[in-house]
Amino acid sequence: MDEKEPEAVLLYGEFAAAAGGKVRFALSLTDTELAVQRITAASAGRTGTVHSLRDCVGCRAFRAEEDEDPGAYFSAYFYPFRRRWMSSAGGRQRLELCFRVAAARDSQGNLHEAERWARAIREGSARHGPRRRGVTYGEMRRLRGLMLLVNPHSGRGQALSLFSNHIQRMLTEAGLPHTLIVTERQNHARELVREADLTKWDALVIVSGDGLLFEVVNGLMERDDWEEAIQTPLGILPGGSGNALAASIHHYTGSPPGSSEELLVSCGFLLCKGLVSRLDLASVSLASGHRLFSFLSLAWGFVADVDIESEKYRYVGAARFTVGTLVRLASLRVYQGRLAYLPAEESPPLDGASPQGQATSFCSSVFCQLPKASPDQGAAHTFHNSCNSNNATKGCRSEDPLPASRGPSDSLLVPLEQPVPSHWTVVKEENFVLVLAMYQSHLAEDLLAAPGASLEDGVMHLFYIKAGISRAALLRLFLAMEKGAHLAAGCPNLVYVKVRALRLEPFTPKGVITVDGEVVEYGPVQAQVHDGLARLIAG
Ligand SMILES: Nc1ncnc2c1ncn2[C@@H]1O[C@H](COP(=O)(O)OP(=O)(O)OP(=O)(O)O)[C@@H](O)[C@H]1O
Repeated sequence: MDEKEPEAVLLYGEFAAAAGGKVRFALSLTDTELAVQRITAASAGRTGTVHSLRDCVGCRAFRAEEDEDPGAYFSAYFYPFRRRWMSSAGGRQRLELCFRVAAARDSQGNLHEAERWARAIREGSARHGPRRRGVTYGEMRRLRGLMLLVNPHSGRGQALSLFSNHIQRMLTEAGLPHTLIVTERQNHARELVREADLTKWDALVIVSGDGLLFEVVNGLMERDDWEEAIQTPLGILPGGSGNALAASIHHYTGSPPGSSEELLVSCGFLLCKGLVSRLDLASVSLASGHRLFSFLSLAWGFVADVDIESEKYRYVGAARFTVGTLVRLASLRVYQGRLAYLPAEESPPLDGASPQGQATSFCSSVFCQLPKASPDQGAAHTFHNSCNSNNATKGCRSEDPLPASRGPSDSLLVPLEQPVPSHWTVVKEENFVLVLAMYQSHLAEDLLAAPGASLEDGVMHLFYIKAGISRAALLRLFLAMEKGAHLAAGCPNLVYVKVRALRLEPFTPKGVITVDGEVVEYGPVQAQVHDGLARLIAG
């Protein structure tokens, strides 16, 4: 019978518990675990616990508070996943293990030993993160600190208190210095990251909903040095009402969905572990010639209308989409337009040329290092931004146009005035209930719209629902979406296809199109995916 080889013990020591004086513990540190056994008189009956270094965010050593006490301490901070009682759901819960080192007579000797343990635990926890098989990670550098951007009005207006109640202490435990910037108005974050000296920051982290990240991504893409700037690791701590990207990265870790607070702690944990993945972006071109960059979704019809109409229910938090869905179902309507796409399996660059970008490393910036080029990085093209004076959007200030966005060339697209290339698929139906392109798994915290999506799969997951679906069938689809089961529901009106590019031409003169949940100029729109263009801190 094969038995697992016991791991080599790197450090062994016997220490008193910091709280509780006389109780002593034997600690064994291996490459992956910290085993803690209580030492009792009958040593045969020792009881112990084992803590995985995967769950550890940090460890620090410190002196005793009283000058005359020669003892020193080390505290290790774990966030293991705990299931709720009688449920598969749950979340990460904090566990601090603190031990007193007092073997030496002098305080310096004890502090030295405490530091040796703290360093070894820290190094072990840095080696073991929530990595998924088949994903290439970089590591966030920890030299300069994080820029944390908070939208105080996002969600139920509690982003700041959510941060201070659930995240601030965790960042300190992980030894991550940070600067908190509270946004004062829409596009404040966009302006800040456009002008920021990015060499001063290890990552840009938003504490908000997806809307603030949309600002940050587009601010980075408006810079002259966009190619390097967009490789700045981005982090997301959910404080909004939709929190679709946060829910997606939590889902990718394989953890079951939990409450909003549990999602926040999960994302805080991922941030502390600092593993950086590539993130697909889509460039979205509008009829005015404006172009913007999107990390999540493009929606028209039912979903876009619900997103915008449910703004008025944001005081109920994530439930606003359920309320909005029920309200819109009552006045279900048909949206007329033309949809065309380039299926994922058929995507030669239009000009036949290879991408013009040089073979850059995964992160050519100062932030992190990883192999492999990003295939779509071409020459910088100048486009207009998505604001114009006739078209105030949720994401733009119409009175003060933003600079043009730059970015890679859209090698799969032809100008909107021209017909789509002949190898594209043009959808026969022209009456829809919704059109939705997703690049990540979740549309909202509890809507697993694209179960097959991942951070960097290089495709857009296109869904459309043809007109003719009953209210009851549509409601059933949305209920099934909670568990990602809508595709298996056998609904003949629902079509799902993986695409690299798409074009949508609404026929009706008025309507709503959203990109990452933000309203954009209404009219013909097209998009193409750019594989792994951005970097995201995720497990
Ligand atoms: N200080 C601010 N005052 C007003 N609006 C802001 C401010 N900071 C950011 N915004 C804008 O508020 C909008 C909503 O922000 P965000 O998406 O972060 O929160 P949310 O809508 O609650 O979350 P979600 O998108 O997950 O539903 C975005 O368009 C963002 O640009």
